Amino acid sequence: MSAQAPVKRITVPQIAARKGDVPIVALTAYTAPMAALVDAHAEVILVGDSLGMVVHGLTSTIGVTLEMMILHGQAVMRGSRQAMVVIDMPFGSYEESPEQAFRNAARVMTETGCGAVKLEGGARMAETIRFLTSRGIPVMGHVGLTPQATLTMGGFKTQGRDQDSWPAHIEDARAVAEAGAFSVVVEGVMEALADRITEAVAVPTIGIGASARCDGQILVLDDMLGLSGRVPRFVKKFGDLGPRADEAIATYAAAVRDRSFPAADQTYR
Ligand SMILES: Nc1nc(=O)c2c([nH]1)NC[C@@H]1CN(c3ccc(C(=O)N[C@@H](CCC(=O)O)C(=O)O)cc3)CN21
Ligand SMILES: CC(C)C(=O)C(=O)O
Ligand SMILES: [Mg+2]
Repeated sequence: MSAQAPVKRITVPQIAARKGDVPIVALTAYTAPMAALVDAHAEVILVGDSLGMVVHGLTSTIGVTLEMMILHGQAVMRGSRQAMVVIDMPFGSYEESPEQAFRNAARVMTETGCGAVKLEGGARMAETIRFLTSRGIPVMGHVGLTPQATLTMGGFKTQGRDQDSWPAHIEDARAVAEAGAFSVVVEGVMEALADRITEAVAVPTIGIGASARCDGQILVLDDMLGLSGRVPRFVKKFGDLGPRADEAIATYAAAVRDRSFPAADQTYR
């Protein structure tokens, strides 16, 4: 026996079984220390391709590479021990064919040891999701506002404002679930559409800008901590770390300039 008993991570069937149950708590993390903070409270940690915007300063998620996702995925795996780690497939790494998706998703799985991958798209991605899940790669779906389609959509636009679009959105979620996804992120949709989607699919829905009646919720960690600049309306700032960090950095700068830092405690004598 090891001194510390190994903690088993939350499994795909455990998440899938949470339909209509206690809501699934999910957050993003991109680094080991942030993953450790989230791991204490969440069932799912998503290494989102939002890291391109949040960490790397891109204006969309289009420029994110597989190498970036793997590097951050490895860090998040090292920093966590009980949560399921899900890694976003970046733009261009899975849309071409089921074979391309499998090859790249297998790299993500083998090089990080994560629990699942997530990819954007509804009915058009169903064949690929079936190809992956039937070959041992757990897939989380992502419908509604799909940020990798920002250029074709003309920006980050809330979906389902027009009720005529609802059947297509509901069909997208249903197709993803029926293709074998163990859960599906529902992003940036009208609340009533999110409720219809949650009722229509047999797997848990994880909402972001969706509805409190989804089977779980996710936010970008930096956003809810108050570390991001402008945030979408669906973000609630549960913390206000940005101003506190600014204050700490300003205090450090002043202490350097007036030579009060380093003091006796921080010098070797
Ligand atoms: N920091 C961060 N947080 C996120 O939630 C996030 C990212 N980055 N990057 C990837 C995508 C992009 N996302 C976004 C970005 C902007 C809006 C936004 O500005 N939405 C408008 C909606 C306008 C409308 O109603 O059509 C808003 O005002 O909230 C939404 C989602 C969500 N994801
Ligand atoms: C916002 C979540 C769902 C995401 O896909 C990301 O962080 O990239
Ligand atoms: Mg994403």
